[in-house]
Amino acid sequence: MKLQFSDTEIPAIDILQNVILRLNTGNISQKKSRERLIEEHQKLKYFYDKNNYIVHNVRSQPNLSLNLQHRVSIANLQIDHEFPEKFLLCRVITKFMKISALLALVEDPEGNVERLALYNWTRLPENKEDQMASRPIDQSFLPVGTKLVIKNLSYKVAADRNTIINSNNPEDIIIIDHNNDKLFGNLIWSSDLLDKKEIKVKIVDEFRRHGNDYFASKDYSAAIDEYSGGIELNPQNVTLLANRAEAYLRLFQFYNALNDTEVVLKYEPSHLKAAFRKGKALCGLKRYEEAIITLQDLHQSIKSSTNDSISSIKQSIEQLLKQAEILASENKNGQYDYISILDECCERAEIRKDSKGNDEWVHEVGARLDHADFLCEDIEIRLVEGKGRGWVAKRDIPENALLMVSKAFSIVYNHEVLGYSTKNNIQNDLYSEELIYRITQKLMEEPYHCQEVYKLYNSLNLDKIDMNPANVDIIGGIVSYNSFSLDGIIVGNSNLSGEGLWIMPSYFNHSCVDDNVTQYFLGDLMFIRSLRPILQGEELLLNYRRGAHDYENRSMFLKSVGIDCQCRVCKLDKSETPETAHKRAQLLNTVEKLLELVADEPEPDPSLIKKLEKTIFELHNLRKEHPGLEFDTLEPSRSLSIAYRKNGNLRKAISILEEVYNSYKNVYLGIINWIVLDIVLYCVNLEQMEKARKWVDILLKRSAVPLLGKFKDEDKWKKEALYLTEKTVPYMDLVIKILYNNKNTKKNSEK
Ligand SMILES: C[S@@+](CC[C@H](N)C(=O)[O-])C[C@H]1O[C@@H](n2cnc3c(N)ncnc32)[C@H](O)[C@@H]1O
Repeated sequence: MKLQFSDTEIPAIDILQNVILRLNTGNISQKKSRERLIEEHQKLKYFYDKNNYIVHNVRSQPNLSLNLQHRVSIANLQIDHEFPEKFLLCRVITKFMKISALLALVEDPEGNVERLALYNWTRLPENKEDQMASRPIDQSFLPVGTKLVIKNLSYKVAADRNTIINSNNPEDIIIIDHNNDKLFGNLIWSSDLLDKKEIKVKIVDEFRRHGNDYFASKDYSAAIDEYSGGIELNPQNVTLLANRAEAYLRLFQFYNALNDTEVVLKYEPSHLKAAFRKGKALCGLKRYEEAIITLQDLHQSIKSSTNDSISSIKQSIEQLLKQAEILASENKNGQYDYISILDECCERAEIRKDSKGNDEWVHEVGARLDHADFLCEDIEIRLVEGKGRGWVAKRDIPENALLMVSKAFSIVYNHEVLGYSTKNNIQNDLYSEELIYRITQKLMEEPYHCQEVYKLYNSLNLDKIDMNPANVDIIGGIVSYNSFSLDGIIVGNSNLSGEGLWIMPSYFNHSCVDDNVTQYFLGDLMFIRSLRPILQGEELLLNYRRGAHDYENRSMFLKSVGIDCQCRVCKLDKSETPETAHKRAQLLNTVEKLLELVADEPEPDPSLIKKLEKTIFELHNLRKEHPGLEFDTLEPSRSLSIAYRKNGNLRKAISILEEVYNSYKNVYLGIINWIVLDIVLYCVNLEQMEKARKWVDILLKRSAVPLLGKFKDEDKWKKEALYLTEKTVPYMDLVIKILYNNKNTKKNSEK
C-alpha cells in the first residue's frame, strides 16, 4: 500500500477553462434549446477573466466576395471536421466572455444556436499606452447582434462534452455590416420571425413531471432545475419542494435539502416525507442531536397509526434513527464498529461493467461511506515555526490512539474519470481537474462550505478574501498542496485509486522518517492514529513521501508542494560527500546489474548470489553510523532472499528478512509488511507453523493497528484483525486458510 500526497501542480489556464465549461453545463446533449444554452452561458459571469486586454483589431471588408454555395449552417457541421472551403454566417446572441478563449453564443440564419470559441484574439497590455487602450472583453467586443463570417472553423466536443465551434485565427473572422451586407441582404433570419408571445409557458405540473423523469433516470441536477422552474412559479408548492429536497440529498447538498424541507414543514407541518428528509439532511450536516430529535418527534407522531402505508415509513424512520444514534456516538466518542464499516466499504466499492463496457459502481454512490467525523480533544491546530499551521499535542498521547476520523470533502476514484476523459494521457491532471471541478461545483451549490475550504489556502487573509465560491484558481492551488492520492487500496474484490481532499488531515505537516501519526483509508474515510507515545507540545507529523524514496525524487516532490524538508534523513542526504555519493551510485549500479542476472533464473548461480550479498553489505555500510536511515538496501535485500529461496535455502532467506525487519521495524514502511508476509510464507513452506503464527501476529499488528487500535493478545481483537487483513492485504486470505483452516475465506489457492 502506498499513500502519499499527489504529485500535481497548479493547473494551467486550459485546465481551468475545462473545469469552468463543465461547471456551467448540465446534462450532455448535442441538441440543447436556445434558452438552455443562453442560461448556461450566463453562468460564465461568475468565472470570466475580468482583466483588461488589448484585442486584435477587427475590420469589415467592404469588397467581400464569397461563393454563397460554400455557406454552411450550424446544423451541417460535423464533429472533429475542419471546413477549409466553407464559411459560416452567424450572428452573436450573447456577450463574449474570456476564460482561456473568448466565448459567446452565435446563431445562423436558420436559427440554430452554438457556442463559439475564439482563440488568439487578446494579449495583456505591455506598456502605458497599451494600458490606456486595453479594456474588459465583455463590454464592447463584438456586441450582441454583430453578424460574422467565419472561415476555416473547426467543430469539436469540448471538455464539458458539449459541442463548440473553434476559430484559432482572427484573420478568419469578417464582420458583416452595412459596408458589405449586400451579399446577405436578402437573407431572412428565422429568429426574427419568432412571435415571442407564442412561446409556450410551461405550467407547474409539467415542471414536476419533467423533474420526476430526470430523477428516475438519476440525473438529479436536471431534476433540480425542473423542480426549481416550478417552484419559481409557485413558491409554496410543497410537492415540488419535497421532491427537490430528495434530489438535493442524492447530490449530498444537505444544506439546500434542509432549507426545502423547512419550507415544506412551515406550510404543512405534518408532511412525513419532508420531516424524514429533514432528518437525513441534518445527519448529512453532522447535526446529529437535532436529527435524533426530529426523527424521534416524527416517530412519536405516527406511532399509533395502523395505516399500511405508514408502517413502511415507520420502519425507515426507525432505521434512520438508529443510524443517527450510531453517527452521534462515533462523532462524540470516536466509537466505530470497524468491521461493519469494512463490510460496508467492500460492498460499496464493488464495480461492474455498464452497457458500454465501462466500469461503474454497483452501489449508486460507490465507496463513499455514511459515517461521522471524529476529532480527539487532545490535539489542536497551532502555528509551527517555519511550516505555517500544524497539529500539536495538547496533552501526552499514548501509542495507537485514535486522533481523527475524517470523511473526504470530495473524492474522485479512477474509473469515475477514465470513462469519459477528453484526454487520456496525463492521469494526475485528470484526477486534479475532476477534483477541482467537483469542489468548485460543491462550493457554488452550497457556499457555506467556502470558509473551511478557503482556510486551507495558506497565505490567504480570510477577512479580505472575496468568498466567491467560483474561485477556480484558488481551489486549484488548494488541491495541489493538500490533496491525498489513493494508490491501489484493496478492499474485498476492489482496488481503489484516486485523489481526494480531506479538510482536517490537510493540517498535518510532513516528516520523511520521524512521522508519529499514520493514516488508514476505508473508502472516503480516513482514520488517523498515533504511531508511538507523543508528548504534550510535540508536533504531530504525517508522511507525505517516504524517506525510502531517493533524495532527488523525494526532494523534488517536496519542493513542488512548498517544502524544504529539514528532517534527519534529508539533512544526512544533503550533507553526503561527493565521494560517498559516487561510491553509492557505483554500488547501486552493481546491485541493479546483479539483480537483473538473478531475477529471471529459476536457480540463480550461487556465486552471483554471494556477490550480490557482498555488494548489499557494502552499500549498507555506507551509513553504518546512521542505523535506520539507510533505505537503499531494503528492496535488494528482499530480492536477495528470494534468490536464496529459489535455490532451496529457505532458512537463509528467512534470516536475511528477519535482519531487515529488526533494523526497520519502527519505520512505517509498506515494504516491511511484504517482508513479514514473505517470512510467514517461508515458515509455512518449512512447516514451522508456530513460528509462522508468531509472524502473522506481527503482520496483524502492523496492518490492523492503524485501523483497529492497540494490538491486544486476545481472541476478539485477533479475529477482527484477521478478517480485516483477509480483505485488505494481498495473499492474506491464503495465509489464513493454511494456518487457521478458515473455511470462510473466499479466494482460493490460485496464487
Ligand atoms: C498539507 S499543508 C500542511 C498544513 C500547512 N502547514 C498549513 O498551514 O496549511 C502542506 C504545507 O505545509 C508546509 N509544510 C508541511 N510540512 C513541512 C515541513 N516538514 N517543513 C516545512 N514546511 C512544511 C508547506 O508549506 C506545505 O506546502
